[in-house]
Amino acid sequence: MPVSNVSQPYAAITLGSNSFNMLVAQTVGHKPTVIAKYKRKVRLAEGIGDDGYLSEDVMLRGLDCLAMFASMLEQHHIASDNVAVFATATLRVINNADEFHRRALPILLHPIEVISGLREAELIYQGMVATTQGDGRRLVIDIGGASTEFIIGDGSKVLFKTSVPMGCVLFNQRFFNQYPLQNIDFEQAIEYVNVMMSEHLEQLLLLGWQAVLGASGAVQSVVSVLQHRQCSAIITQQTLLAFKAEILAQHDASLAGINGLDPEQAPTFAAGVAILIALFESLSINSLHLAGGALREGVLQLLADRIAAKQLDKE
Ligand SMILES: Nc1nc2c(ncn2[C@@H]2O[C@H](COP(=O)(O)OP(=O)(O)OP(=O)(O)O)[C@@H](OP(=O)(O)OP(=O)(O)O)[C@H]2O)c(=O)[nH]1
Repeated sequence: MPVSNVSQPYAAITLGSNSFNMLVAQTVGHKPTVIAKYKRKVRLAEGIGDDGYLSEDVMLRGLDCLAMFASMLEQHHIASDNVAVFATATLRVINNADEFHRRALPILLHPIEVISGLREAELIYQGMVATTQGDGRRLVIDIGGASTEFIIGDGSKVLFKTSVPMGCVLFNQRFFNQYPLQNIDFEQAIEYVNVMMSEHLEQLLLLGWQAVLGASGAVQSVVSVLQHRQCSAIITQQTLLAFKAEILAQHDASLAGINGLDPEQAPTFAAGVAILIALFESLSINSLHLAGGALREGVLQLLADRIAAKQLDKE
C-alpha cells in the first residue's frame, strides 16, 4: 500500500436478480471505504419467460445499466485488475446467459463471473461479518430477487451454507400478481417456501443459533417502514402478520396506503413479507435484525484482500 495508507480505488459490481449495483472503494487503514455508489433496479428476474429465456427488453435494461457502470469505471480511473463483476441467480438460470455475456463484454469491458449459490452465501456471510457487530452463532438469511441464502457461522467461520432458488421477484410474479391480494396468495406462497425449505430445515435447526440477521431488500424494506413509523427495527412474527393484514387491505399493486413504504420497494413487499412469515414459522425465529451488509460488502472485502496481497508481493 502507498505511504498514505490508502489503496488504489477498486470497484465491486454485483448483478442481482432485483438490482445491479456498483460500489467504488479504497482501503483506508485495512478497511474498504466506499467512495461512490451506483445502482439501478433492473429487476432482471422479471424478464425470465416460461421458456427460461430472458426477454429482449429486460436484457436491454441490464445492458443499459452496464453502460452506465462502464462510464463510471472510466470516470473513477479504476484499473482493470481492480474490478470484480459477479452475477447471481438470474444469470445462473436463464437459457440465454451466453448471449447476455456476449453483448455485455464490449460494453463493460470486463467479463462477468456468475457465482454459485454457495459462493454467494459465503460472500454474504463475510460481508455481514465485516459490517455487523455481535458475536456467538449467527444465522444470516438473505432474501434476494431469485434466490435466498442461509448461512450459519461463528465469527468469520461458516458452519453451514445453502442457497434456495426462491426470491421476491419470482414470488411476486407467481403468487402476488393479482390485486387486491387474497389470504390464499399468502398461503400458497408460504406452502411453497415450506416445500423448498424441507431438505434444509433439519440441518439448520440442528446447528441452531443465538441471533438471526436478515440481509437484502426484503428485510431492508420491512425495517425502513418500521423506522419511518418510529417503531423498533427488530422484526418479529407479530410485525410481519400486521404487515400482511395491511397488504391485504390494499386495492392495487402500488400499496400506496402502507404508510412509510417506498414506492420502489412496493413491487416485492408482499413477497418478502410472505417469505419471512414462512421462515419465522418453520425455523421458530423470535426476532430478526437487519445486517449491516451482505454480498456487496463481501465482494468489496474480497477485492480489498486481493489488492493488499498483490501489494505485499510487490514489496
Ligand atoms: N449493504 C448492503 N445492502 C444490501 C445488499 N443487498 C441488498 N441490500 C439492501 O436491500 C436494498 C434493496 O436491494 P436490492 O439490490 O434490490 O436487493 P435484493 O432485493 O436483495 O435483490 P438482489 O437479488 O440482490 O438483486 C438495498 O437498498 P439500496 O440498493 O437502495 O441500497 P442503500 O440501502 O445503500 O440505499 C440495501 O439496503 C448488500 O449486499 N449490501
